[in-house]
Amino acid sequence: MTDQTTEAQAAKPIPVTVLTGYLGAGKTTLLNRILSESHGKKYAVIVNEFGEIGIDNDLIVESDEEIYEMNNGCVCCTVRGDLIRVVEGLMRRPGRFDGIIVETTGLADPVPVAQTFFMDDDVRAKTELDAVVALVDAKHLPLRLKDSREAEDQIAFADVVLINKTDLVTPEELAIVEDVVRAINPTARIYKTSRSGVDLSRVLDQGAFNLERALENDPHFLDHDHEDHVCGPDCDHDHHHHGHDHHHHDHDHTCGPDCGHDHHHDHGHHHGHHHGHHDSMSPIHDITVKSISLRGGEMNPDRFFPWVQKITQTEGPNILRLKGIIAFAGDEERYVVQGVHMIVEGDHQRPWKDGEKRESRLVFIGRNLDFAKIEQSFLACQATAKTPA
Ligand SMILES: Nc1nc2c(ncn2[C@@H]2O[C@H](COP(=O)(O)OP(=O)(O)OP(=O)(O)O)[C@@H](O)[C@H]2O)c(=O)[nH]1
Repeated sequence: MTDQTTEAQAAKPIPVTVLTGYLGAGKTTLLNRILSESHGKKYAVIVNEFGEIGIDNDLIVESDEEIYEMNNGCVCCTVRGDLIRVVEGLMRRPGRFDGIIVETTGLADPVPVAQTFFMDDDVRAKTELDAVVALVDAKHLPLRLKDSREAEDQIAFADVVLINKTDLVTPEELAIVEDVVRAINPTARIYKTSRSGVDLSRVLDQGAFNLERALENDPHFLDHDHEDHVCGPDCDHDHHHHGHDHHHHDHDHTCGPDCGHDHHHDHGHHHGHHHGHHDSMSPIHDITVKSISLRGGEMNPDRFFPWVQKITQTEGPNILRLKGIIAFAGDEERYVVQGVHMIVEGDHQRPWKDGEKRESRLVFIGRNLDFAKIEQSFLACQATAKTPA
């Protein structure tokens, strides 16, 4: 703060909105609204995603906004490394942004992301955590609360909760979901939405983040010993590698054997102390969630659609999320396919650009999936494949 060159910026810290919510809840849909609606403001967007081949970035609407992608499945590394660096880079260009929006991976605990804005002195001086906004998938919340603690934690930590996908549930189911959300977080502002359709004045510039409450939930919220979770110098986690030359990666291979970091979703290390009602179990949980990134050439739609239907019907319960950009042979437009469990949807997105490689990319995130089989049957949908699976 005393640094004279930064005084002007320090006077008006840049608000930061953190978007959280489980896989497929509607974060990108909300982000696209923020980037598309005319509010006269300019936002810098930071996206952290779990799948490695950069699908999320492709699903964000094209806009003038600057988008920073952080492709790694390991939020702690991101938080202590990339995020601070990206934010510091943004801060060096004052006046260009009215706000920063951070979209976290659906598996992330928002706590370490929020902490970042308090730990690094420089970042702390120039930014202000405005609100943590959690998206909830009304249809799948009951399931999520059974199988993943992240979903609950994301709600607990939020200042604003959007109960989204109201179109997929009955009014009775919705009322139950709302009660559950209220029980997990008695103070959050709650809105019910379809397609993340909320008046943006309810989401942005809220001045809602409450440090007191964060400390109540987690008395260690501001402790610098969280820094222990930084990946060590021996961590072979490649923070910038997009994995383009590999067909698939299991995400529990992110950090090397010498990495002091207990991954893989070690955002779990906060759970022991941030909600009293959690048992103090192993910091590692949800290790069963893995992702596969598939790449192929142009697809035959007569093979691809029945395949994706079949796989989501048979494997639906295990598929937390699927998303991809598909190149269909003879089709001038990119096709986006997205799914959560058994619900799949798809649409043309935009024409392929000149020189853009017409390839198909698909990410599955789930449990107990037979990745070899999925990959093989996916490749069999290619227009050039000899025998369909
Ligand atoms: N039926 C229905 N579908 C929705 C709604 N909101 C979003 N979707 C769809 O749900 C899927 C996931 O939405 P996204 O906005 O990509 O979700 P996300 O939280 O960004 O997903 P991840 O980045 O994978 O965690 C997409 O196919 C959306 O079109 C809604 O209110 N109703």
